[in-house]
Amino acid sequence: MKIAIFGQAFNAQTQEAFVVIWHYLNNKKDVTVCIISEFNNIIQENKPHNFPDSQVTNTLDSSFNLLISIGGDGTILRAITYVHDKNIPVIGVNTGRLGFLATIQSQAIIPALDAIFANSYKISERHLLTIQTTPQNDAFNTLNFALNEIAISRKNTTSMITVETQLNNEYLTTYWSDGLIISTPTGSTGYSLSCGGPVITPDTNSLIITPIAPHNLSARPLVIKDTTTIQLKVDGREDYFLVSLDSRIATLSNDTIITIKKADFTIKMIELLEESFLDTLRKKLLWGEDKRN
Ligand SMILES: NC(=O)c1ccc[n+]([C@@H]2O[C@H](COP(=O)([O-])OP(=O)(O)OC[C@H]3O[C@@H](n4cnc5c(N)ncnc54)[C@H](O)[C@@H]3O)[C@@H](O)[C@H]2O)c1
Ligand SMILES: Nc1ncnc2c1ncn2[C@@H]1O[C@H](COP(=O)(O)OP(=O)(O)OP(=O)(O)O)[C@@H](O)[C@H]1O
Repeated sequence: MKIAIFGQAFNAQTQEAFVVIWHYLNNKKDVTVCIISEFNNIIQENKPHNFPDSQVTNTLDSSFNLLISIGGDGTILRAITYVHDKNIPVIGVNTGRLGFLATIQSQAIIPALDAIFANSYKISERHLLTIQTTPQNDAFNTLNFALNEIAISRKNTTSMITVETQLNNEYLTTYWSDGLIISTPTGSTGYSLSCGGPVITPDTNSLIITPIAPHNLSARPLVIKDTTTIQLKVDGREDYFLVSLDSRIATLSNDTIITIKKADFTIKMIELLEESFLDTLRKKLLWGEDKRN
């Protein structure tokens, strides 16, 4: 079994989690552990003396059986840029704040690894979005996918932008707002939620179009089929606007036509048998919490 480990920091919690994982995996027979070099560089800068050196890799290929992300949700979003379309199952150990996607708590690492080695887990398949622009933009040559959302937002101005929106070549509306979020089911509990979007379960074949602070009482989040092709054209006082794919941003000019579609690959998130999305909703977002319950 070949396992990759990724992280973005080597603070006390991450180090503690890393050491537990490292010892566990190194005591297993027939397990090769590789640290993604971006993480290894951070470890090397911060590691205490006598810390073992490890096998390092720049990229992942489909020979890997598992990627362990140590951090929070931001770290998972970065970790999946290494996985791309290679179908490597991903699990997140939460040493960050919320950990909605990174569901394994530090104190539960060993039982979680025991469950994985006993093949006692489910795979939650997550759909992603991809973007195309006319004219083409180099920013999207690589890493052209988002697990949470693709968001359009104003840049260098307090002035609103307009986002003309077509669904499968049919005009929907022109939003007057700070921007527009196209969210996957996974992203429905992220930025879209903060802008009034609904939560949808990860196995739903839908996307959500959520305006960011629309200056209009009739602009509401819209749930559409995930096979829809979405076309956007931005206008505003500035000549440029921002587009984000999860945590990555690029600047585009107003003459750009944006096409957003479901990507043709998925990310496989490992879910332990005693976990579920609904459970995470209650635990992490305090779903429906009411003193009377
Ligand atoms: N106002 C907002 O709510 C807002 C604004 C910008 C970005 N975001 C989210 O942050 C993500 C980027 O993460 P980051 O760590 O680089 O930024 P960050 O450090 O600002 O963290 C954003 C927060 O969103 C949470 N989050 C991320 N994805 C989530 C998901 N699928 N479900 C539930 N919570 C989730 C994270 O746990 C974190 O607490 C974006 O994809 C977007 O969804 C949210
Ligand atoms: N580039 C970075 N440099 C230094 N520390 C970082 C960097 N990115 C993340 N971290 C730290 O790593 C930890 C995990 O970060 P991450 O963004 O994954 O999660 P988070 O935002 O803390 O939690 P969550 O996203 O679950 O709310 C945090 O302690 C964060 O401060």
